Amino acid sequence: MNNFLIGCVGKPSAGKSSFLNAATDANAKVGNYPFTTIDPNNGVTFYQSPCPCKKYGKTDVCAPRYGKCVDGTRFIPVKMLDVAGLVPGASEGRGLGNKFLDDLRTAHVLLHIVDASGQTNEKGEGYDPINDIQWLLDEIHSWIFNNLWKKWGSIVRRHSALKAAAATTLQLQFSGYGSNFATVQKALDLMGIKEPSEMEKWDKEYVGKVVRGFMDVRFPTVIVLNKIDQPDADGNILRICQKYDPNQIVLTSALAECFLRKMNKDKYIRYTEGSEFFDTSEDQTTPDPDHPLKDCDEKLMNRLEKVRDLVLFRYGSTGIQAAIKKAVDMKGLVPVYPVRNLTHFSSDDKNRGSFKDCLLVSPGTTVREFCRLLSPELEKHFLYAEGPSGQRTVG
Ligand SMILES: Nc1nc2c(ncn2[C@@H]2O[C@H](COP(=O)(O)OP(=O)(O)OP(=O)(O)O)[C@@H](O)[C@H]2O)c(=O)[nH]1
Repeated sequence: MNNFLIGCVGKPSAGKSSFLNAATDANAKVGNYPFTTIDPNNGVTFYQSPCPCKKYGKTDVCAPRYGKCVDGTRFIPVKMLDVAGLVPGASEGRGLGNKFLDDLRTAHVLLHIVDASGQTNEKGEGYDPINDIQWLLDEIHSWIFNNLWKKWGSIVRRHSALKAAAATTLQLQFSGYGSNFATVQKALDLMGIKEPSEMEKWDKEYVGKVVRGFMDVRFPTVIVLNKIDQPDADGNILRICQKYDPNQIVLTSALAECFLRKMNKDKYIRYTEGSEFFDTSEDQTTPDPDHPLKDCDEKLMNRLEKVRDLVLFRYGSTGIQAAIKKAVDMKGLVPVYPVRNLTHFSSDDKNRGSFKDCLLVSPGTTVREFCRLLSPELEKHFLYAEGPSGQRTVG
């Protein structure tokens, strides 16, 4: 799923720009991505997954064409979109209204950045962040529902005349939101709506519920509770976790991640994105010749200690990588590594480097479909695929 896109939304000042800075690798080499075009409001982030090079003893010769492999952890490039303009009334065209909604429909999964500290709202006052989550849902719901309800009479007349299935009728209406027939069918199945659906009898409230069911499937959302380093965040996090599914929630400090990345780049620390630890020159028993560290002065050391105590020690990481991981996992995408042979695990005929390519694919993709994705020619030659626990599938 090379066009997989994570959309990042959030109220002004929630920390969306900081999150995007923390998640996207502005320093990566140009051309280090499989994507031909990157729009100005797109960035590239990396989904971390265990690389098979470790299992097959090929860590030394692992040579990703895109992204990187660090000690057997693969960093797989994924596109991220800044969905700007979330303000109250976006669904009625306020703020960047239409632009916001247009961008939204291209995303496959959303990261909703919430200021968990509740420090400031758009008027610069403290506020309760628990309301933000419902508010985003309401904005998206109003947009879809209002468009649907104003045409409901004619939609139902046509539906009855054609004796169509509910999924067919609704897909015609929902295709503009980037959905396909399978998405609509899945939403109806989850709601227990069977054929004949008796759409003629659906009232306004029920149509609203169907829209909500559709949203759950079409716009899976990770709730990113940001600013966890702030003392006011704790109580809000607890209440939000009690109200919403904790599996949907990730705790982050975008500021801490930006800081650690900068310190790593400036060679004051050794830090790998997503890690629970970093090393200063004092922590290193044997200096790393590839990443020689400068000494930190007292002020810098204090700032680093604060991040260690308030974020890494308490929460296990800054949470940025965990948020990306949850977004990819929510869609059930699986990394697949195509190779030409099982001795070198290379993907060119000269056996240069192992595990060069990696693609994230949708669940249910067959071996044959995957080969077709790579090249129509390959479809004739493939032998089998091996799953994460070693099970083999003959295509
Ligand atoms: N303490 C703390 N502050 C943060 C964090 N993330 C962002 N901030 C601060 O929150 C403020 C707003 O952050 P931005 O990243 O500009 O927020 P935004 O959502 O992009 O805001 P707009 O540009 O107005 O849309 C800035 O002062 C950031 O430094 C965090 O994790 N912890």
